[in-house]
Amino acid sequence: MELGMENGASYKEQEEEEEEEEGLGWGKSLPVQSVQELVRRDPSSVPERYIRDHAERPKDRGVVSAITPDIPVIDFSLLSGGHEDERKRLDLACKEWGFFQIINHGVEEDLLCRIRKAMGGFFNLSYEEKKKHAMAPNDVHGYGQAFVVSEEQKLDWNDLLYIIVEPTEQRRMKYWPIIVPDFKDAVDMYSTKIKRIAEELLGNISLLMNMKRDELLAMHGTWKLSMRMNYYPPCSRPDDVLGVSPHSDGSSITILLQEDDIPGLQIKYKGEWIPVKPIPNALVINIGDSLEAWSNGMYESIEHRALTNKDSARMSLATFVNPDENADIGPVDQMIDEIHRPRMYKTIKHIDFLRHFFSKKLEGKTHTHVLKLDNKE
Ligand SMILES: O=C(O)CCC(=O)C(=O)O
Ligand SMILES: [Fe+2]
Repeated sequence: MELGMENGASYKEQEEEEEEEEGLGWGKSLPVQSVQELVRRDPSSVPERYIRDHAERPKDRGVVSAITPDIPVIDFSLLSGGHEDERKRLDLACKEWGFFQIINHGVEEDLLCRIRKAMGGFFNLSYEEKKKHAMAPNDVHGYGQAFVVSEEQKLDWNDLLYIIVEPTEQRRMKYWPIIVPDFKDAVDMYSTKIKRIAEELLGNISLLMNMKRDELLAMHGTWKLSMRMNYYPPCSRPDDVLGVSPHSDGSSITILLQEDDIPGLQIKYKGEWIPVKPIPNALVINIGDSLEAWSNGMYESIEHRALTNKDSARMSLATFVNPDENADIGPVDQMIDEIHRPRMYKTIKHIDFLRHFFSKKLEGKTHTHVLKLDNKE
């Protein structure tokens, strides 16, 4: 009998089983070194694996920003006050842009400061301490990098912490750096506010999709709020690397908090990369792939990427509103019109989409092909 065998299973197998249970079941990412550590050891080093092929390198640096159009700004207090004009502006923002900023959203400046401080507190911990929250080999939860699926692919100039925040019973506290003062309270308070914002936005979008206010939210089932905390160290060759590869989000909507004074986020607009210029204390909202499928392509998820810079680290916090794993993702009847807007997407379980999403490197919108009807995948 094999040493360590108990009830027919070796310790190793038992361990793997436990890990299996612990994982989200969405996929996994190959472990790669921390970029923050790399820069700490040698600020001038940029290994070959981070240097992008020419076509992918950030161009257009130094473009006179005044000539690039700004993404729309929605006044959240008007929207939640039921102003019809603001809802129409939301419709346009979702249709034409897929990205917009919201102001007067009710998340106090003090709370934004606290959540930023909590994130900074985590990334400023020693590497040893951060590694206590490292992603398990079978998971995309935790501290590390996501979407690394081969030894050959180019890597993002980014370290991240990915946690599930809601429903609370699905939290895996081993990934939460409770040692950071205020981390848990700040995340709890911030996510409570974000939930309210998400409900209001989805309520309005539901009306715009000719459904009842609460229908779109109900289609999510038990939604999962997850947070991706991004840390982009300064880079000595910012023109040759990417902080995050071009991608669209798998969520229904994403609520992003970026830095007030360090730009980095860009979206693809009419074939060009344009910057999302930070508005102090505003939140950036973008449409994700699930809403694109539900709306039968009326509201498209938009490709975006993040750049780095020479002088300062940048952080961002993306909160993803995810449908339940068992939710059906596919066009609602109200968005199908056999003449003007025939059905363009299949209906698939969200978990099947998620597993597909996490099995590939981030590469624009290629992962969304699996949602499309005319695709053979
Ligand atoms: O850092 C940013 O501005 C973008 C991050 C992002 O797109 C993501 O985490 O999905
Ligand atoms: Fe994103």
